[in-house]
Amino acid sequence: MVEKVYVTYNQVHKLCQASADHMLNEFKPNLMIAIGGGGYVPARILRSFLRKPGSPNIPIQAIGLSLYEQLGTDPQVEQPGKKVTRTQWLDLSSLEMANLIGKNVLIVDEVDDTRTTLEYAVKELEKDVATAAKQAGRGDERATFSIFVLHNKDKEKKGHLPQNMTNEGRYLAARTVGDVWINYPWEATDIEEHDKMAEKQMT
Ligand SMILES: O=P(O)(O)OC[C@H]1O[C@H](OP(=O)(O)OP(=O)(O)O)[C@H](O)[C@@H]1O
Ligand SMILES: Nc1nc2[nH]cnc2c(=O)[nH]1
Repeated sequence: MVEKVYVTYNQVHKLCQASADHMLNEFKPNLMIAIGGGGYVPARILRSFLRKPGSPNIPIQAIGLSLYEQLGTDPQVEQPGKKVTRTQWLDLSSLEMANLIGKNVLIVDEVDDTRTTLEYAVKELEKDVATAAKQAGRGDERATFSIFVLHNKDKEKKGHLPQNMTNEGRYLAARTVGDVWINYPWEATDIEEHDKMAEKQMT
């Protein structure tokens, strides 16, 4: 059976806090795109740490991508499905996509497992921003994407990120872990029990 790791809200908060300076200094994000559902809470926590005094909050846009489903017998541990499903996307026609042109865009998700979801998000967003730039008569202008995840699993990846993104260090994982299954607090139906399990793992 796969090892399960329980992560608490406090730990998530602190992982975001500890990573924020690096992102402010290196990624200089103008806006965030949270990959839902797991990216929503980290993105919201990050927004407070990325806020510069006297400046407005960085906007958070949301996209919904789903790959995993509960296929096995353990209700907590999901298996990757065959393909990424879009449950929510930015609107090309309503200028949501055009809003990314020329910006530093920070993509936020909670976990990088097989990397399928992140590869899909980056590829599709880059494609759509290029289309939006063409439509807006802004030629070769693009967005500069960077990535933040709470946890990266150190394993062979199915998905790949653009080479310039990795070469330029535009990828940050707060923690690198083995091939374990991580239980995040927002998935818990009994948060007291969840926190007890996390506590037990810390001792
Ligand atoms: O690196 P990968 O193997 O692609 O896995 C990572 C993705 O899997 C999870 O999403 P899931 O499909 O469970 O959707 P959800 O966030 O809506 O639960 C997680 O939120 C990541 O987006
Ligand atoms: N909650 C959760 N979702 C995932 N999606 C892919 N890997 C994971 C994981 O370890 N935990």
